[in-house]
Amino acid sequence: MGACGSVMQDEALKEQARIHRQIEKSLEKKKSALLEQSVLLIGPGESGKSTVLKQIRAMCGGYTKHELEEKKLLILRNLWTFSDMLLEYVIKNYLDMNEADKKKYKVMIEELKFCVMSGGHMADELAETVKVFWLCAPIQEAYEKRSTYHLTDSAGYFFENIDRIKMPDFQPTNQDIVRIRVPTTGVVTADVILKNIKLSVIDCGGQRQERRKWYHYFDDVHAVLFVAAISEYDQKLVEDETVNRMDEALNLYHIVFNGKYFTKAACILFLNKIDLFREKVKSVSIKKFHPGFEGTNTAEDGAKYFRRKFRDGMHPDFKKRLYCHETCAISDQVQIIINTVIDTVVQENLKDTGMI
Ligand SMILES: Nc1nc2c(ncn2[C@@H]2O[C@H](COP(=O)(O)OP(=O)(O)OP(=O)(O)O)[C@@H](O)[C@H]2O)c(=O)[nH]1
Ligand SMILES: [Mg+2]
Repeated sequence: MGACGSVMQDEALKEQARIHRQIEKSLEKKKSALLEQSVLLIGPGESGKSTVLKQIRAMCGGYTKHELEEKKLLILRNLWTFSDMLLEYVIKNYLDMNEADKKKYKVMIEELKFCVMSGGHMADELAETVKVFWLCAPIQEAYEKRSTYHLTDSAGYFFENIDRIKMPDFQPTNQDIVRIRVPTTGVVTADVILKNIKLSVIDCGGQRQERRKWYHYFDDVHAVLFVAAISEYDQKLVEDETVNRMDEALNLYHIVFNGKYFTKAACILFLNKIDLFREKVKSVSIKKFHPGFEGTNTAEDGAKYFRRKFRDGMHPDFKKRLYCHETCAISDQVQIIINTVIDTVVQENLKDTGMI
């Protein structure tokens, strides 16, 4: 081959290398674009959506000092509102509490409110009164009945941790934070980096009046995580005392997933509060609230039944695409499941783009 031929070959090789570099570059670009993933959290009120988001935050390094101060105040606020609800139940239902105690505890509730309003901490004396209040028989009886007036299950946790919470240098742990109950109004978006992925988590309020806002996010999310509380099979909705919470979760789920939405997004179902479910089946009949249930009243049979209820009537293609997990969102163990879910979401979306 002459000099001219070899120059041409050099040129061709250079051109080939240039094209290769360009392809590599565009693939890199595509990959990094794919690593931006959005996850929509939906489901009925109080099912545990914000708790899942808190666990994702914990996996990404936790909270700033300022945020921790806010959490401290929310814990005090929870103690104030839970005390108020408990005492109100005692009074309304004529449980056995003498007038002097009622008066004393009303003052205690005012003092808790003042603590919240002034951003302060609980004095020792106040903390002692709260402890006595919590342990007295009528309050314990009211706590037993908590699901009838929508007192959250986490209430007991904060009363039991008063000695720690009252300390001036109290720093909320992740376990404290996941127990806080604040109903979400509107939509809260958190942008985090997890497993090298830019994750945008969209946490929606779950009560009926909040759901109108969900639809704005239906078109362009990579994944949708539906959270249903499996333990609430015997409870009524806060917003409609005639509707069973599990029936509401099932209806909502079928409406959301059997329609025209989420044809491409990864779909995940969390049957959450499995810890409370395991406890509840020991004393509360599933059949009484869900007459179609024919198994034995165990967590195993119950979970199998509700899993099937979520799948029944769904399109076969959807059933194949659905990932279902039984979860306890207040346990750090759920972080392992969240990791798996994120891997699934990324894989599903890479599949869709033909990259794997
Ligand atoms: N025991 C137990 N409690 C849980 C679990 N998941 C959430 N909780 C508690 O349930 C309460 C409600 O949880 P949230 O995460 O606020 O519920 P949500 O779905 O965001 O509710 P909305 O914002 O009203 O739609 C909180 O007090 C949590 O601590 C769980 O798996 N087990
Ligand atoms: Mg919420």
